[in-house]
Amino acid sequence: EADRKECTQVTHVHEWDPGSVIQAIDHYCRNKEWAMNVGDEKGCILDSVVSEVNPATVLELGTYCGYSTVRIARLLPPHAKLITLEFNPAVAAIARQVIAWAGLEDKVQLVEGASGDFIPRIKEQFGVKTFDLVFLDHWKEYYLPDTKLMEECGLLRKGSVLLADNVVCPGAPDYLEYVRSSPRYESRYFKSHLEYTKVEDGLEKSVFLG
Ligand SMILES: O=C(NCCNC(=O)c1cc(-c2ccc(F)cc2)cc(O)c1O)c1cc(O)ncn1
Ligand SMILES: [Mg+2]
Repeated sequence: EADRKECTQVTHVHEWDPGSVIQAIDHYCRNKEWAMNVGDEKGCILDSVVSEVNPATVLELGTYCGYSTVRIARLLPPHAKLITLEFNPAVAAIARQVIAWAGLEDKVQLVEGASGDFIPRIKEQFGVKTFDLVFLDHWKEYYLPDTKLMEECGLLRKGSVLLADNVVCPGAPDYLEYVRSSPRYESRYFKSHLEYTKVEDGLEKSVFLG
């Protein structure tokens, strides 16, 4: 089962070294300027779930600066693919640099666009049948509609894992209600804290039962 592992601390950034890219972003966001990366504490839970699922196909909704993209991609097996979707072009441009600096471009496909437009096109455009893991970290009010859309588009299979950030802060109450009450999901809450703060937040891990 996924549980928190302590992450090691490194301070400087080397090209091609995803670990040092992660540590540099965490150091900056903890000490200089807060930013909405999943962060080191929730990041360790994310790492555990990625390692447990060992996915061949991953979808990330909400790339932001690419912090979680790097966290996930660094743990993927050789031929695994991560498709990450970002709405905001300026932020996507930063993420491309972060992903390149970590040397993970071959595992990552960054797409710019709105999730509602993009999700129905994934099968034909990217030749993906289903996703083994979906990381939801985009607009919180999109979690539920996009989950229903992924179901309708046949992008989830028995055993697909949804991992949602920020289910407490900022919160995704309608999504939580859905995955926790639906007979089609087995859901579990990993209590943690809002990135770089003492405020409660957590990740919800939901297994699609088909
Ligand atoms: O991805 C899109 N926005 C960022 C989503 N992420 C968040 O909003 C987010 C916010 C917070 C957060 C928490 C406390 C607080 F005081 C302020 C912000 C933390 C997080 O960890 C997030 O992930 C987006 C844009 C758009 O126009 N259309 C589709 N998607
Ligand atoms: Mg988040």
